[in-house]
Amino acid sequence: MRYVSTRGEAPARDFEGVLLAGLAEDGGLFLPESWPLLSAAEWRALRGRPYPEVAARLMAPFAEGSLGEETLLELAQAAYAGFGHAATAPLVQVAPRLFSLELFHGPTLAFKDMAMQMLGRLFDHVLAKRGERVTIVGATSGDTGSAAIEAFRDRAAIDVAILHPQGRTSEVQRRQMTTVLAPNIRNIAIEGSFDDCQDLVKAMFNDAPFRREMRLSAVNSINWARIAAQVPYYAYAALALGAPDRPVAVSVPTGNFGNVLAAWVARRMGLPIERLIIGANRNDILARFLAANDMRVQSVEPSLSPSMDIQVSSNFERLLFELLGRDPAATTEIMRRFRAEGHMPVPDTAWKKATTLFHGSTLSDEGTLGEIRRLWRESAYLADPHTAIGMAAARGHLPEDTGIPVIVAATAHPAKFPDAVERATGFRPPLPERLADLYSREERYGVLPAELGAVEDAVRQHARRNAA
Ligand SMILES: Cc1ncc(COP(=O)(O)O)c(C=O)c1O
Ligand SMILES: N[C@@H](CCOP(=O)(O)O)C(=O)O
Repeated sequence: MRYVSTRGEAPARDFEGVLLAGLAEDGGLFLPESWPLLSAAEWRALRGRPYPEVAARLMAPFAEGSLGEETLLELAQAAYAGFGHAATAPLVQVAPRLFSLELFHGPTLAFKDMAMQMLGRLFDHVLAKRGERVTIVGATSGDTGSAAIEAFRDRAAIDVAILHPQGRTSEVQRRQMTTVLAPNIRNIAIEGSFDDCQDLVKAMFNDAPFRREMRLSAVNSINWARIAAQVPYYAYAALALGAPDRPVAVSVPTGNFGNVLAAWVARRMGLPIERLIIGANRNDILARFLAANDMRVQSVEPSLSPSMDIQVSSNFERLLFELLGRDPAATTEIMRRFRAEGHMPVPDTAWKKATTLFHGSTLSDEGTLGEIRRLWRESAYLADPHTAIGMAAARGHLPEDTGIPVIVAATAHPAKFPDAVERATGFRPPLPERLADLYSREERYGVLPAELGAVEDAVRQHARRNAA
């Protein structure tokens, strides 16, 4: 399988190359040259199989030419062995036709572990084979960072620098990152928003000499391997509900657009997902786009669902490229104008195409607390604020009279956001035993302004100290 950039100016690469490169050299995002398609019989054969098998089977076409299905299976078995649930990603019914796909049973209690545990193994495998070392730079609104730190801590050939927006994550999220004192991990709190952190990461990649010097790699969802490792759980859930012989809908609380894009990819591979529902908090650029083709960036506002406090959703560029019929010149021009003018001029034909499949809605903080309360009272289901937004969006867009079930991506454990959950239910969810002393562990992180030079210096220092 070869990969092309959405901007059309970077050399095509194989899976291994895409894994290590992260962002394409022309600033675009990698996508497979063509979409693999599974027949109904091939989907049925996966029904009831253990999660690692489903993961290996569905990632294999994307890794073709780099890694075989057997190797992927070994890596997946190791990646998911430590999850806290025998089903890896269990499906729980919360109401008629409404199902919670619990993606938070990994080590850091958020859906990021589903892909990141796999990525850790993929990087180890590929770097050992090549005898290379890399520096991973990542931006986080709270969950990607902790998942990456957990997956890559204490690796000899990998340095990790994670940027988070100072004071804008939950305390549990921050402590999960900053209490890991492994020598290869560096946490940097940026005086700014998640969008500033993500801009800095992209700017480091676009600084070609720095990128070469540091051998930069990415673990945000700009890295195609992240998306590829998020596709299998949608299939796993849909198959459990009767796919490919019964269509399903999917509802995803959305920020950087990676998770819902993975569901879209599963659909491109032949899984009958009839509708893709996007839930947003007050940072609702994607919901505004779907409602009125209004893709105007506003300032990032803090909310009770901090992981979704994002305005510039990286992965939208991948969908845009597809909506434009894979036209790299048109994609580049629209992205250039988006950056320059803060408004994405999506042609009406492309917008209409998007609205035939995607549906979006926005939920306020009050609405989020109300949804957590309602799930708790009516279904005895404890949801975190992000999951609650996905649940409310699903209720708002439940396909009528068709019997189609909706799978809601439950993206975080409620104990990651105890303050919001307590406000809604009067009940403070405890952290699992292994994290019980999180509040008394030593924290270590630096604080920097959102300035490229300062951040590059800190990353360089960190990498040099470890290489020495
Ligand atoms: C708990 C949680 N829910 C939802 C999201 C949004 O997911 P995505 O950025 O893939 O749209 C995130 C962050 O990515 C998250 O951490
Ligand atoms: N919500 C994310 C933001 C980064 O998203 P990613 O999927 O691109 O890594 C977070 O928790 O950090």
